[in-house]
Amino acid sequence: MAAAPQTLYEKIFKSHIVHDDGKGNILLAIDRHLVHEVTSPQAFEGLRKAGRKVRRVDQTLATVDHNIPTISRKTYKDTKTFVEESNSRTQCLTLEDNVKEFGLTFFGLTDNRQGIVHVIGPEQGFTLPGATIVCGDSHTSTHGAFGALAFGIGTSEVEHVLATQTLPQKKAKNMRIQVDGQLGPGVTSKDIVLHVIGIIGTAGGTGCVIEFCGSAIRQLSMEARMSICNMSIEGGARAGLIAPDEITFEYIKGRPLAPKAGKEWEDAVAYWKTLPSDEGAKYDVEVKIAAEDIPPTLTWGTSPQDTVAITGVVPDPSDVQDEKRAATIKRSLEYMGLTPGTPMEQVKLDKVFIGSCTNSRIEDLREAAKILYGRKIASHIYGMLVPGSGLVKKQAEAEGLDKIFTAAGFDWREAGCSMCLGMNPDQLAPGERCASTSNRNFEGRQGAGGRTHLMSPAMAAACAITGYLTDVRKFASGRVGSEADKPAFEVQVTDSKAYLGETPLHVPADTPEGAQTGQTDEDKIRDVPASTTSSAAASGGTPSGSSRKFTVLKGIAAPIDRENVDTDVLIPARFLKTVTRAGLGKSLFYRDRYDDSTGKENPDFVLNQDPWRQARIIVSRDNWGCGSSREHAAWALDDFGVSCVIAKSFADIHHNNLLKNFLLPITMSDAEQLEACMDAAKRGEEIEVDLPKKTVKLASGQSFAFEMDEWSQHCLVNALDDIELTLAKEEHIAAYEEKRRQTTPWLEGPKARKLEAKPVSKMEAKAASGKLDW
Ligand SMILES: CC(C)[C@H](C(=O)O)[C@@H](O)C(=O)O
Ligand code: SF4
Repeated sequence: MAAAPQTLYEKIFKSHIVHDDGKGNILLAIDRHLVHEVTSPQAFEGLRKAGRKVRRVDQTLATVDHNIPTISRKTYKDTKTFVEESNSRTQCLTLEDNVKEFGLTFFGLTDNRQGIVHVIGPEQGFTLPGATIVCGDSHTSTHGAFGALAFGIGTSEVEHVLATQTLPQKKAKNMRIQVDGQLGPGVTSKDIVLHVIGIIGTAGGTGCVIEFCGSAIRQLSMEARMSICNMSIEGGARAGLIAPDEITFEYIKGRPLAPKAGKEWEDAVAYWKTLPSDEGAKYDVEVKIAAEDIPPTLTWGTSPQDTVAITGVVPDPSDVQDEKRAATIKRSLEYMGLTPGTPMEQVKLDKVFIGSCTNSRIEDLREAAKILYGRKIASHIYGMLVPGSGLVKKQAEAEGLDKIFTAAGFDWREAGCSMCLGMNPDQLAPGERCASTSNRNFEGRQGAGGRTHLMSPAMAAACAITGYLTDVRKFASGRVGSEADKPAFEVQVTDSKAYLGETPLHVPADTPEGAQTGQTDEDKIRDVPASTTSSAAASGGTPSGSSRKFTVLKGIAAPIDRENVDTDVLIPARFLKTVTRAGLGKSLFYRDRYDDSTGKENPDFVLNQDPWRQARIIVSRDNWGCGSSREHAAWALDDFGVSCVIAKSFADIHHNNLLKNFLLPITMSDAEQLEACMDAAKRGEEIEVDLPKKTVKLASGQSFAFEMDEWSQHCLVNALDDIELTLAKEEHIAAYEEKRRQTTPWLEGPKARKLEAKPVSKMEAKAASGKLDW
């Protein structure tokens, strides 16, 4: 019998199964792990405490991106003096120490290859089709543009991958979004993805991996495809995927970590060509969109699904039937300082930010440069242009783009996450309004009280010129008002590979013994502790052990009567600058609980009122915990005293993070039951949750059954440490690794493949010679 047709996702998933217990609990092999300073300190600390090593140093790549200032590095001496803010500095220094201790490849601040994790992976050829790629970062979905299964994880999972190079997973559903036809003028891949999220909503992809296909997608460059997959997380999906094709292969060829020219390359391409979904493969959800229907699109509100055509107006909540939705719109408009009915093009801006892992690659910069060429930005606008990596910067400068930006009045910065999230010095002031090429417009995302409109780089450039939200089509032809005679600008396009240096990644000289690749010899395999018993110490700081056993919980439930409570709201980015898990309870719902300028409590917020100050349970609505992968949100709930969240639905990564911390997420999809819980919470009553019986009991005597898979229930009830459980499967992991060495050898890291290492920049040469402190 012929094998059933498979989707691209199914093929990658299946080929990475290390162990399957037959009940849907899969141990999945991870080929690539990207690490950054914010979500890794606690993971390394866990390894250290448990005396564990990084299993596959060669498949791990670290950099600093979120916390670092993007000012000139000309005077950089060391991280200690360069990063002024003390908590950010500690995180950056902690990563520098950790990469040294564990022997990881690291692109630090003196390295041209440093940049946003999701820019540098593809740039180096670290990201490859058919691979599984993870990072403690929700936008890992970006790498799906290569036909890789790439998804964000929390810090506990980062620790798990570092220790085992695997992750326990359940299979996701298949969703297909097909975009056919020709894009109109001024419409880019960013407009496609904003339009898609506007249609499916931020919970539309929950539980799914989205495959983007159709003629409009096939025509896109790799950069454009990355912008789409990047934002699939904003559509709630676990990952986004685009089938690899000639455009993909051409992009990868010759990059430092790409398969070597010759047989390895040919074998890899032959394998990659088997990956696209088979004819007749089944999808659980399908969406079809005509490219012609996509206008230049931007957001008006505080959720990425709040999209509107640039020719549209600010929506009016009174036009909306659904009361809850109307209330959400009203709240967003208040936050955004917008009046219903106002034409979008009449909204005045203060700042323009072009950058972030969505749109900071060379093509994005070229698109912005085409609009900005020979023009000046409005006098009231501050414009910030932040390349995604040192190599993107170098290429942009070689192409003369930096001159166009600075002549127009933009600030040309160094690589980093910058104003995408309020974590480093680049932030909006309260009330400031920004046209931004980033991916999240949550409340306070770019700085407390800041207002964000998401859009494409070309539209952001047009906005900078007029100082208002602006239809890019007015500029796309190079003609606008009295500027009709402006010469059109032709970018002198260069090949990005010319900037990579001739050599592959350097690997640290003194890799700790035994932490390196190729653990084929039996002694090493036996060295790994294979006990299945759980102990708090063994988890190295992961909150496990008998004290965390979750059985019956009775306590006050607090109503958070909103949908889409994102993790930026649960804990703003500035509180993520910590290297421990402790003490985050005071930052939970910070902006709701306190007046940011005075630090005074807001008496109107439910968690500041009695009896809800003592809440042990939270009741909320759809899509709880969407957005960022920050496990800090789970730690903050835990530290505040909340052990259970009852919601209509959960975002995938946060759901996992709750479980890893022995907090119970209860999905209550039945509208009446959820309403009864919400009402009980509003009355300040206690709710009883019985996990072994899987029931929720209200003071009224009503009792509801909830669903939870057996394995998660078992782990919570017994407070199991899953790293230890996985290490017990060492034989399976080793066998998988051996198979991979035979079948897809290009997935081994540079050292294992004996790729030689040389520095690519002067600064790096200095670093390699030991003159810098890393
Ligand atoms: C810091 C990190 C956990 C976070 C994420 O997961 O996305 C960040 O990159 C963000 O964009 O909010
Ligand atoms: S979304 Fe922003 S903060 Fe998160 S990785 Fe991308 S650039 Fe960095």
